[in-house]
Amino acid sequence: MEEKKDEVGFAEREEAIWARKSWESLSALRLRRPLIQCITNFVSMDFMANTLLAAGASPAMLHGLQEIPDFTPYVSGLCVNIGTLTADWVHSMKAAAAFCSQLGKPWVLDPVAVSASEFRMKACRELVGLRPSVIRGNPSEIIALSSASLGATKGVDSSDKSTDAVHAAKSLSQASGAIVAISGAIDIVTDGEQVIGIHNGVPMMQLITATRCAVTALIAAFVAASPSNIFVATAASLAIFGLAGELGMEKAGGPGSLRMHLIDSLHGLDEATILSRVHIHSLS
Ligand SMILES: Nc1ncnc2c1ncn2[C@@H]1O[C@H](COP(=O)(O)OP(=O)(O)O)[C@@H](O)[C@H]1O
Ligand SMILES: Cc1ncsc1CCOP(=O)(O)O
Ligand SMILES: [Mg+2]
Repeated sequence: MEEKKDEVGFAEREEAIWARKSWESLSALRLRRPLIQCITNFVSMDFMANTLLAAGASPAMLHGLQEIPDFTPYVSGLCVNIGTLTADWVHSMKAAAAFCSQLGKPWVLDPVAVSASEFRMKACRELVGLRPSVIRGNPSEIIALSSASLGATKGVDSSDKSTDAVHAAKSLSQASGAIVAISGAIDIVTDGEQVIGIHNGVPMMQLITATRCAVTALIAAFVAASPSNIFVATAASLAIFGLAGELGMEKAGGPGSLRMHLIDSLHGLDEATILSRVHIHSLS
């Protein structure tokens, strides 16, 4: 009985500490307004830029290879997303990622539909070699990238649950040195040892294209604002985006209006709401 009470007390304290860290991470982002370069797919550009602006960051969707040597040294973080990949974009992605790695700037990789083709898998494996700070994918993407195997694909959607990709995420993290995040009903973050679960978000978010892309850019912004704690910044950004989805859902009539209300809620998030509604727990 006493033991059960202790466990409940521990879980509540842990949740309160994570909620506090999430608020501090968002406050750091709002204060620093990091410039985030996004080399991303055509579907996501508008929603991603609006998500970054609503959170308090400054987005720049620059992907021309010729501009990277001039521009990338000035950014605070980079988001690389392979959603609509073609050969010329791979050169830009690799050049920008290499700059960031050399200059010690954080960058985040989104391996969208990595198992759809050999071309995507090869590009992703090469990008992983350029040492991303964080890799954020859906469960199927993380499983495929971790094992470097194509298998069956549902394109940009997942056919696996996040909890089934924990082992793959831990090995990918250990092999790459990156923090690995898996999105899904429970978002999961691991540094290869520690595993945490984030219980924020609503199922309707799956019906808005580019929500996952947007959350990866948000991770880049949170990490750029708090580069000394990438694990915490990654967890905080997933929780806060999920919470903005929950608040947006209270006003939305479907996916179209959720998209709008999610952005409004992200912009308006305050300390009291974050402290009472962020739900993060250890899974290991
Ligand atoms: N069943 C669910 N319950 C609560 N939140 C969910 C659920 N499904 C998805 N979400 C939210 O939507 C986001 C995107 O999830 P999902 O579309 O499943 O991602 P993916 O396609 O990358 O697996 C998650 O990060 C989470 O916040
Ligand atoms: C539909 C689609 N096709 C290529 S990229 C893309 C967007 C996928 O975005 P998300 O994984 O964030 O839903
Ligand atoms: Mg999905």
